[in-house]
Amino acid sequence: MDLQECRKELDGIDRQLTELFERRMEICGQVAQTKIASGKAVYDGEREKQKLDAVEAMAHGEFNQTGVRELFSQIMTISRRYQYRLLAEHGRGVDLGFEKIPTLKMKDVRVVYQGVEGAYSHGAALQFFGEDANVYHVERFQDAMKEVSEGRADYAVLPIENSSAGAVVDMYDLLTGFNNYIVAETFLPVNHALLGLPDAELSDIRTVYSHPQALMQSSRFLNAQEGWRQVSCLNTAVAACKVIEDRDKSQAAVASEIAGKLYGLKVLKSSIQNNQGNTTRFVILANRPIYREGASRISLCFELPHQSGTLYNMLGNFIFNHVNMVMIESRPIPGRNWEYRFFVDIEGNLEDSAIANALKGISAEALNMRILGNY
Ligand SMILES: O=C(O)C(=O)C[C@]1(C(=O)O)C=C[C@@H](O)C=C1
Repeated sequence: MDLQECRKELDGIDRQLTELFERRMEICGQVAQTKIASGKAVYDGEREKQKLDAVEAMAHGEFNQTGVRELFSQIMTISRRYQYRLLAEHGRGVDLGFEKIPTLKMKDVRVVYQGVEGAYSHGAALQFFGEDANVYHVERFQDAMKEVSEGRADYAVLPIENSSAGAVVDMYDLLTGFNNYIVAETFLPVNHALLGLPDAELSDIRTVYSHPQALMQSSRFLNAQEGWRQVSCLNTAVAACKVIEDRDKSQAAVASEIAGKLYGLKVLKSSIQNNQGNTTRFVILANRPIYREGASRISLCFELPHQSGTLYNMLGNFIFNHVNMVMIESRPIPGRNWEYRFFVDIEGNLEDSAIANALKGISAEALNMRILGNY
């Protein structure tokens, strides 16, 4: 056979495959009807395993055996997607347990952040809730989560991702440890300033204090200054505090301008960070599953065993429902070696039927799916 003849033959086979695929889907529609009537779950892992073993046994040679396994695994994934859609049309969608609200309550609320006054989290809280917001701080991320879950604060403002350093991994572990929900996000540009005593000049400076991250992020400017000593501190605000307390004109701190204002320091040089676009994304957390009208991003997490194809299959729920995934992060599950918890952000609103479908699929097929928020 030459190429033309081969292609003609393939066209014929593909026509038959398509016809068979459509017939198969029709039967899957009937399966869905029986499941609507009986309440039985769409996903039947045992039946899928039997099916994959059976088709594999029918095929010849290792390559084809693996091939049909993969093919039928995909066919059944599509079958499930179709069935979820039919179930949703019959009012058997998932109750995601979220309440839609017109706007977030912003007045007379208590807001907690982690760190000290003048830290970037403080800046993020004021940026989102306004300069006069009733904010207070706690020492650790988990303390802030606790303040919200136990109702002492209405909201927590916590960093989740930095444009150059990536995910704040501790936050991901905490999101699953508490029943708090992401209700909004705010992006804060990380602008490090060089702060000195009110009567200091740039030429007086000999020693610079800051958090190691901030020193590193400002390395280009700092290393270009001859003879400057760089000293690490617990955080940027502690550095600012030290400069004001020591009353030594040769000392400076690298911190936010808001820390400068708070501690009465002068900005000797602003925006000294290497990366001018450096931004941190903060999430606003509340203890109720609420989402604003028009919310457009959903964060969720689920667990998967360490087996080939599990993540691929799970992400099929997004692909077949045309849902756009914008972030994925994985974290080991404590106490369960080589099993992972995935954190995924998708675009959409919990009211969209495609979203409901995708989430229904994931909740049925993965372990412990949780919607962390729609904002
Ligand atoms: O047999 C079923 O219960 C079906 O829903 C059909 C089917 C399939 O397409 O073969 C789809 C989903 C189940 O997980 C198992 C099998």
